[in-house]
Amino acid sequence: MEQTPTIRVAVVDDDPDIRTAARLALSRHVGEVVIEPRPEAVDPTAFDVVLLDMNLATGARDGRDGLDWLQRLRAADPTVSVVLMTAFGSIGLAVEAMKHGAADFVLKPWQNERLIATVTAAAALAQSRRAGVALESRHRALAASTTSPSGDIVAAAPAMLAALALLKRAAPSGANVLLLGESGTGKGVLARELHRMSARADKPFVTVDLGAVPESLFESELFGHKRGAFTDAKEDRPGRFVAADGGTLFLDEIGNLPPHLQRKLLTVLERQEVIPVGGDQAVRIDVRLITATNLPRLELAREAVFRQDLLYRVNTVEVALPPLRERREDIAALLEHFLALYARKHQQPRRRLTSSVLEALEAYGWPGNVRELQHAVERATILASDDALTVEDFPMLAAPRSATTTDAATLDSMERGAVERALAAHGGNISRAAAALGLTRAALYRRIEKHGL
Ligand SMILES: Nc1ncnc2c1ncn2[C@@H]1O[C@H](COP(=O)(O)OP(=O)(O)OP(=O)(O)O)[C@@H](O)[C@H]1O
Repeated sequence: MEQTPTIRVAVVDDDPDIRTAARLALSRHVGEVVIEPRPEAVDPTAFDVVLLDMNLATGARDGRDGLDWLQRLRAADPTVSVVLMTAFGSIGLAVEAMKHGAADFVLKPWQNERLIATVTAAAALAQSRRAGVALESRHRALAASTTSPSGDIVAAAPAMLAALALLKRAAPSGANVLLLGESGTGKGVLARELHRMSARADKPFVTVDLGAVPESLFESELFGHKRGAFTDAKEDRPGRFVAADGGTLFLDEIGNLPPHLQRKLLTVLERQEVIPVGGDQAVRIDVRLITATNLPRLELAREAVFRQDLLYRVNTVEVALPPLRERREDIAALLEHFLALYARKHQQPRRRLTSSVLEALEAYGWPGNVRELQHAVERATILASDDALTVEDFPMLAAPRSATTTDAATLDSMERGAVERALAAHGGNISRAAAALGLTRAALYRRIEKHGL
């Protein structure tokens, strides 16, 4: 066998013949073999493998001494591989040693080939553990370097600054956070920011868009499945809860979850364990949960729409992101941010906004919120013929510009009247009033809220 110079082994046995035999067997196959009669003389960080006698105390026969030293060595260096040797081997003792973290077990007298194979495999295990630890610490350093306040989140409006301040206070606590806001208001970016500011920042951040998970795959996606659980389950697959273990799980569009799946989710959150589809073993999980929905708050408060016991589980802290039209101070700041970003991305000159274009953009309603603004700026950066952008570079400004303030007020009051009449005609029944108006219930709730009805 070829020599592997990187492997370092300590042999600890009170019997000098055993020490010599082990050294003879191993020295041609590993880089370094050190023999020691006493375990206290061994520094586990200096070795990949410690080959340790189970019965070190004179006359000891029950292996307790070896188990005790196994634990002490592993406590001093959890990455070291300890292989136990015993002349009184029994399966029971072997199992116990493995439970206490032994990499493997050899019976005396050993066959040299077996001993060499066992020690080489144990060394590979130690080396891969050490590589893993090195990787994790690099990851930690990287995460630490990015935990300063994010430069990617723009906030100038008081409502947005207040939302960010609340998020910052909630971040270290590990409390479940519910983010509310229309589509495109920034719930996704804030969820990520919350994770970055939390004690779990160097652990996984896993997102699931519940609106995009077909009902039939919900359990397998979230809780995982065992091989053979259904036709396509070719192998075991951990679900998103397990993938996020130790970190943060962000469940987006939680308001879209049908009632029977809301119940399943609630059970998992209460028990803090998941049972993969086709499995019978529960897996314990430790995740910080962030949820988000674009359902209006009033809608969410209805048991028929959303289980209130689930709501109380997920909304320990509730953060509402106002629509962009209600935080106009953010518009100019966001425009600046995206003009710089897209000029860099598309290697275009940095476009400028004249004050009249800026005013028009600030007055616009932005139904698609920040996402719409972002796309509008990207498009303008790519297509504009001049550095100074004009109203024509923003097509959404062109269409409704004929609506004057008075027209808008008239439209608003017409809408309010229609909603009031429909509600009165249907005795306040939301579903029927919504159907009569040709709206979804969520859309009707938004209008009820908007008009303060
Ligand atoms: N305050 C902000 N600063 C910078 N970029 C933002 C901000 N808010 C949102 N964005 C950007 O706008 C886009 C939409 O944001 P995000 O996906 O977080 O919204 P959302 O509320 O989660 O939307 P949806 O409900 O549709 O999932 C993203 O590209 C995001 O980077």
